[in-house]
Amino acid sequence: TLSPYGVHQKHGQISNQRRQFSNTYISVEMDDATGVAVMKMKRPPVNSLNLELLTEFAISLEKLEIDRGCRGVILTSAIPKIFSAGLDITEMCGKNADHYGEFWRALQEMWLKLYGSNMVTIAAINGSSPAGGCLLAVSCDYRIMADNKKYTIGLNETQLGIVAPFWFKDIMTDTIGHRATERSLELGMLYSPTDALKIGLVDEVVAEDKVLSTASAVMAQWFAVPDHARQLTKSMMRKPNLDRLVTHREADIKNFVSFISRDSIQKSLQIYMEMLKKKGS
Ligand SMILES: CCCCC/C=C/C(=O)SCCNC(=O)CCNC(=O)[C@H](O)C(C)(C)COP(=O)(O)OP(=O)(O)OC[C@H]1O[C@@H](n2cnc3c(N)ncnc32)[C@H](O)[C@@H]1OP(=O)(O)O
Repeated sequence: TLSPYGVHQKHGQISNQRRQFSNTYISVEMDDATGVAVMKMKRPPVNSLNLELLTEFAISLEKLEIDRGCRGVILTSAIPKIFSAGLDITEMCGKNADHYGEFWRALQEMWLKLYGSNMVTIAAINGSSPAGGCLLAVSCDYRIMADNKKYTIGLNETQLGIVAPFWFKDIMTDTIGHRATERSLELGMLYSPTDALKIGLVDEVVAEDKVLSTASAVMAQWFAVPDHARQLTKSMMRKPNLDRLVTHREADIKNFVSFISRDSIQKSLQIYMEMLKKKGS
């Protein structure tokens, strides 16, 4: 079917209790018996967040938000060893201002829906999660990361010669505190799961094969609290950050477009992409 946003969706019924819908880059399995949806990113090789994925992400969340049977979402990756490589750098390189603006608006939209969700959101971080990947995780209510020292998480933007916007910084500060955020963002730090746990960037580190089952167990604990009380509390905690982006949304887009269009920034991103490609070859 074609959603109102023009994104193709396939719907399916796995059993009486499980429903599935799938787009190109997002698949969702909704369990009506538990009220939990598992939402998986599936954009090989590294789940980098391009315009289409961000749009599908926002639409999928919106669908779940209005689904009365859905109380919680587990966000994870269908790709082994990678949660998300963050924003697709090719969306920020060699394109025109209109494209940059559209891309940034889609990122904002996805974030407003995820961070502002009434549902319980749990990130099951089953692989590396730099930059925009970390943003996804930090926007959830709870984070569980796979215990593998090869995986890293953090806001490493400065390492690419770019700067995380105020709303990335705000939620990082709310999660790990001002001093740790200052150091972490200025240095563009990426943390192993153990170190991320030490600074409170993730809430739990568990064996790789236990990430999803732990997320389900944690979900059950959060479901034990009456929804209306939890939702009002979440809204009270998060409203200032949401309002700040809504108020400054157009200025934030303008700022991004003007920053990313600079020759020096384009050069930095190209060098970074070349470095990534060389490392892979
Ligand atoms: C004012 C602007 C602020 C904007 C805020 C920005 C937020 C962001 O999210 S910027 C993106 C930051 N992301 C990163 O720095 C991550 C870069 N990627 C990696 O570190 C690694 O790829 C990895 C740890 C995520 C996975 O490593 P590995 O499994 O070894 O895979 P490869 O490095 O070989 O990558 C495979 C393939 O994917 C391409 N690629 C990786 N990340 C990105 C990306 N973010 N965007 C676009 N493409 C990406 C990589 O170049 C390889 O391509 P090929 O060589 O063509 O196969």
